Amino acid sequence: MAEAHEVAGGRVFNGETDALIPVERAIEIAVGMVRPVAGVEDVKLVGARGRVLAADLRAARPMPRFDNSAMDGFAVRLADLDGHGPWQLRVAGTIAAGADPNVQPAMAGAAMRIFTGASVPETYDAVVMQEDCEDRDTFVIVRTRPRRGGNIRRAGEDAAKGDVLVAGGTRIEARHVGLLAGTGHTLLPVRRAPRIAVLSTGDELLAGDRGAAGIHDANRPMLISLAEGLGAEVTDLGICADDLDQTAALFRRLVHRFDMILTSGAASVGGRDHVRAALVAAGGSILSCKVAMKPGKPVFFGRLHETLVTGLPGNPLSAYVGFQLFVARQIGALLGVVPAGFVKETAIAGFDWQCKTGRTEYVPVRVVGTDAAATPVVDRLGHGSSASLLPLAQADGVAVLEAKSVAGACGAHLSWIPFGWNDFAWRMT
Ligand SMILES: Nc1nc2c(c(=O)[nH]1)N[C@H]1C(S)=C(S)[C@@H](COP(=O)(O)OP(=O)(O)OC[C@H]3O[C@@H](n4cnc5c(N)ncnc54)[C@H](O)[C@@H]3O)O[C@H]1N2
Ligand code: MOO
Repeated sequence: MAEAHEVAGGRVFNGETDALIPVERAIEIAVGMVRPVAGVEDVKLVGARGRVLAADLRAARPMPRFDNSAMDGFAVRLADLDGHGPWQLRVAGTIAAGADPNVQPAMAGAAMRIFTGASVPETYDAVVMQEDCEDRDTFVIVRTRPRRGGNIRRAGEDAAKGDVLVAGGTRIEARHVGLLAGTGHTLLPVRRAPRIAVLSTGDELLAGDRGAAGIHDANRPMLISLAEGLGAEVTDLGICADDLDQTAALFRRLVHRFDMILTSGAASVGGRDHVRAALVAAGGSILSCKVAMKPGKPVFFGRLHETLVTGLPGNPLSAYVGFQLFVARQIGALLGVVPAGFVKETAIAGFDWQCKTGRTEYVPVRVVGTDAAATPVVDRLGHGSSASLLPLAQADGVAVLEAKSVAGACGAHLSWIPFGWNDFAWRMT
């Protein structure tokens, strides 16, 4: 039932190891466990943002459909522009956007007033933008000879009929919605949303703000928000007491119901940290635990039959970082999207640091200025506690202090992951 994997060194029991494994290796393990969800469903285009396309979507027609004008101006025939200009041409009529491309006249010696997007009859060779003409109402003076095809958007120049417009596996964004709406798609085949259950553990959370030692549950709403932001269908499992039997019984009830169970808390070594033992007691297994990172060291990756079980540490900053590094990728892999890595950028440290721990450190930072080359200068926030989300909430991003870097001084270059307009998933390539 339990599965082991090849981690060098460390005590291996029931598939677990006491060795700290590097972040990159932990990502490989976490993502390597995932089988993409099989189901496909059709969803309306409006509302499809965030879903992952299950098949290539192709152009049903050439794009654009017909030759059309890129400018407001006059459609002309080069044969009418002999010798040296300027040329005076009669204006025979107007072609507006929406006019039937098949019935537009072409008259020798005459131009047509034309508007942007209107079809260009094939006997016209170019459109001259109106700023380059003198518009005299019934006739027009064209000052310079246009090149053949000038200001004409040709049928099929963007895509031929049958070309792939958006490839299967693409996460749909507003820009895809616009393209697909403009090409007549109304329903999209998308992968079924992964079903993810989110559970908090801890007697102190059950107490809420009642009693002197109770605390509010910060992780569950945060993890639900993160998972929903990545397109998961989330079930809120509430809070489980720090009790091995109760936790194991809960796991047994969850068998075969979800693609992933995401827990936070009770992942470490304390006398009440029962989640791993409860998972094994319920028939699950642990593939890996303990990653060389700070915060987030006690994160574990397991399975309950076909369901992934990822256990994040209870400290809220640890849970957040663990989600971004591992769970976001696992959800991506459930959806058939495997990101290669985070887009790290370079910043100048506004602080000294030491990495004595041998762990890669993730530090909330704020931009405090830029250097002469416009590289951001970042300062660390907070005092290094993984129990507080306040620095993260006030941060512009997270600095990554590599385990091997040992120490760094104010003014040194470092890597950081800037937040975008939301932090649902750190930008990944
Ligand atoms: N002797 C050791 N102690 C600890 C170690 C260790 O290696 N040896 N690791 C430390 C690290 S690192 C972390 S991270 C924490 C992780 O502990 P657990 O995952 O077992 O989490 P808990 O003990 O249940 O809780 C830790 C902390 O977080 C608070 N918490 C838990 N859940 C929530 C929640 N949903 N919302 C808000 N706050 C939560 C909890 O009250 C504790 O304060 O272990 C260290 N200890
Ligand atoms: O590694 Mo723990 O996640 O620092 O607090």
